[in-house]
Amino acid sequence: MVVLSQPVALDNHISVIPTYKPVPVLTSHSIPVVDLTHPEAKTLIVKACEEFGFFKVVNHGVCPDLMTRLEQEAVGFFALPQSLKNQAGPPEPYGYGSKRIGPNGDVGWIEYILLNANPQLSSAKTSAVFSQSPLIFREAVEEYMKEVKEVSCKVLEMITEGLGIEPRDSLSKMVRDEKSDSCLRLNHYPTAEEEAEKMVKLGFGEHTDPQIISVLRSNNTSGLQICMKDGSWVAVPPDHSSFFINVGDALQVMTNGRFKSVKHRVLADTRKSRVSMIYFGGPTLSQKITPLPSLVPKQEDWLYKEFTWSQYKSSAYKSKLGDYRLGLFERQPLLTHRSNV
Ligand SMILES: C=C1C[C@]23C[C@@]1(O)CC[C@H]2[C@@]12CC[C@H](O)[C@@](C)(C(=O)O1)[C@H]2[C@@H]3C(=O)O
Ligand SMILES: O=C(O)CCC(=O)C(=O)O
Ligand SMILES: [Fe+2]
Repeated sequence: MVVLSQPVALDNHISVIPTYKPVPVLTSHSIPVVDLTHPEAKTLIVKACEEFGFFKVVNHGVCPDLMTRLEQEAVGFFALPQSLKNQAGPPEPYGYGSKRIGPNGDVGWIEYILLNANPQLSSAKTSAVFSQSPLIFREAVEEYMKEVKEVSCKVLEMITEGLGIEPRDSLSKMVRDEKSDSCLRLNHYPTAEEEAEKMVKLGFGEHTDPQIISVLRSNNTSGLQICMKDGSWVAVPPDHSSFFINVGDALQVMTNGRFKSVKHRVLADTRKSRVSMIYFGGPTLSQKITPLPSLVPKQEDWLYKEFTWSQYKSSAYKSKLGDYRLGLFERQPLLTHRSNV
């Protein structure tokens, strides 16, 4: 188990963090679990993406030591004095951030590191993240990203096979591209005192992930919740040896809405700090995002306008966390002509 040796105080530049009165959390739905080595895995993945936009994968082939090593390095970074951490921030969007999420006023009980998956795009800020243990931390990040990228591509190939789309690398090639705009986020949610009337602190407000696919791993601390189609929230039991996969906005578009980009959030735990690491598999900036032609051949059936990932990203960075970002890219349904009105 990896632990922070001392309690970490989040930098105090924002005095108020919204506390959050939880809605009743239903636990009756169980989160789908997919064994990646199971012969029916592709069918189960498609079903999970349609019903939840979210599932857990086991037998993923990633060495547990690699996950623990990166967690240890992240914990080491978050335990540094605030002044040293601040040298790696503020995030623009990469680097170290505390309490503020994104550029538009969202806050949460969280500190984090956001890294571009392409090491050639590293900046002075991202180098400052590694400054205390440059070789070990950087190597842990690179090895981890290589492995989780493979998991994301394996899952994307099972999705294309399950949907009967040719070629099977139609989606995975976007993430495998050396210019793919993927990133890694390391989140730390310190423990939060429960306030009056069972108010808990919001760690990461509700949102959908903009990319194609997200691969999430956390320590054994709870807090993550996903939103069901009926609007109810379900707590995801933590499991440090598995990955949780999210459908992102771009995959919702590419499947013409058949897969839903899952709304999720994190509430801070009152007893244990949570450390999560999420790989966001994205396409290249110039990639056109449209429903896959082999899935939806007739353009008049497309529910979304064509846009590039770069356009979507700029629009996402102008939005607040909880905004419905795809709204701007939806096509108006054609009005059917009614002659006898
Ligand atoms: C408020 C914001 C933070 C975010 C960019 C945005 O303007 C809206 C999307 C947010 C999100 C959610 C998923 C990932 O954590 C993230 C890195 C991303 O790609 O989109 C964050 C962005 C961020 O924290 O910079
Ligand atoms: O920390 C988590 O478990 C989820 C965080 C998240 O949704 C994100 O970083 O986009
Ligand atoms: Fe997310």
